[in-house]
Amino acid sequence: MEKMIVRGGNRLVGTVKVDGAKNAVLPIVAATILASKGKTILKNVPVLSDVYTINNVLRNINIDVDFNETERTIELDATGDVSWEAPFEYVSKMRASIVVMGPLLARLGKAKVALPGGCAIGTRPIDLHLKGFEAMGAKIKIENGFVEAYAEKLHGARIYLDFPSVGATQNLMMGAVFAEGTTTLENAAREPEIVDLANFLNRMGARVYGAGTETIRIEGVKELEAVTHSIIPDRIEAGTFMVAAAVTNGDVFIEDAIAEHNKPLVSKLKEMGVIIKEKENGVQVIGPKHLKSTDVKTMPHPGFPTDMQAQMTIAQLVSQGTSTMTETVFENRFMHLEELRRMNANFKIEGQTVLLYGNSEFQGAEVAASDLRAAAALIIAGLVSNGYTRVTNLNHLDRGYYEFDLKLRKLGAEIERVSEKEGNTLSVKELDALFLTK
Ligand SMILES: CC(=O)N[C@H]1[C@@H](OP(=O)(O)OP(=O)(O)OC[C@H]2O[C@@H](n3ccc(=O)[nH]c3=O)[C@H](O)[C@@H]2O)O[C@H](CO)[C@@H](O)[C@@H]1O
Ligand SMILES: C=C(OP(=O)(O)O)C(=O)O
Repeated sequence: MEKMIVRGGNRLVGTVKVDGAKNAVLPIVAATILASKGKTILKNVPVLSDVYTINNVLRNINIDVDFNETERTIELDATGDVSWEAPFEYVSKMRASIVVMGPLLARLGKAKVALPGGCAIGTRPIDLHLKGFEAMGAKIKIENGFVEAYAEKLHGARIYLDFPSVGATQNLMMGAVFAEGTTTLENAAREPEIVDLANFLNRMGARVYGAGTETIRIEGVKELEAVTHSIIPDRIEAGTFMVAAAVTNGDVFIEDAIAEHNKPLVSKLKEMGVIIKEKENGVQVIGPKHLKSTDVKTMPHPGFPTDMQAQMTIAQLVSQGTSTMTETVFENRFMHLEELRRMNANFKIEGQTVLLYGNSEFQGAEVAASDLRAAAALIIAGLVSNGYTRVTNLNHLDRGYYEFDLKLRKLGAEIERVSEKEGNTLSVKELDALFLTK
């Protein structure tokens, strides 16, 4: 089994470059379904397992996809006969596959997509996506684990989202591009990835107005053409390195990080005593000797992102004093904390809120990641632990972080990705020798 083994204690110092945003590239790849003319070229694409998954979803519906990992580009050709079905095999691997529904329905007048189901962080229903399609005139059928949507021609509608769901906003925005008339999405999600998708669609010839605000208006057009587009930097990867620098008393320049996209995190880290300098091409983060405690609540953008919650709890646990973390976006996103108990973390979960008793002195242990941010958080905990921490279930990490170990190692962390056979784990002596030779 592959494990990330971390020997804690080192300060992180140097420069790290963030990749393109996972949560931007996935809906943008799905949006290329809408281009019935020309070849799309996407640049600054991160090399992540989720990107391979969405590429396979598109290949499966007869779109040519050429991912050049060295160049970080994807070339997509959707000019052929696109088919209407996204199978369970892919959707079960990655819930974001549901965003092919809007573009398929818009282009073909029908779509059949496997229902995603829940995952380790929550139940993740898609009722808001479906209610929106219905408001635009689609007939929805749920059968044998699939959702089917039919509409000869979608029409514009005024849609109020009960919650500013990222996926529903993206799906409905794409669904509305060819609709008759104007669609208005109220209480829409405002994440930077929504803006990137809207910019991409507009470059293709769509008329999407107001992305980044809570009201998005989409005027239907007849046709969209393939274009070239560069994906925005990953604010969650950037944020993860910000926390890693903060907890290790580090001094790290995070190249390509956009401070504007990470405002709530930057503000909280400053409150904890971290020095953050916004530069033209990135953000410098200098961690103090001792972090101060702080209270955090996750919210839809521009609130504190749930995708930074797990990492932030590590900073709170090592800070001086008691902090709270309240998770309001997903109902079950504290799984990493139970693993952290094995590393000597001291906390108490009370419903949606966890009390994090600071001054934790983490001890290295073997811990399992339950989702991709939990994986990153456990590795960050390893950076400030005594002894060796082994993090397993790295398939989660690979969904959202490319070469995380190499990037951390370049900053001075002692971290190795190794394959340990069941019942044959490396002894401390063997680990000492392994880390010594690096
Ligand atoms: C690929 C991608 O971009 N993933 C992000 C996206 O996920 P995703 O798009 O799945 O997240 P949503 O914003 O849709 O979900 C937020 C909340 O709304 C609920 N909900 C959502 C849709 C719906 O129809 N009904 C409903 O009740 C969900 O169960 C959840 O509790 O936004 C999340 C919230 O910022 C992030 O954590 C994910 O990293
Ligand atoms: C929850 C996440 O992603 P997804 O919605 O793809 O599961 C995430 O990126 O932290």
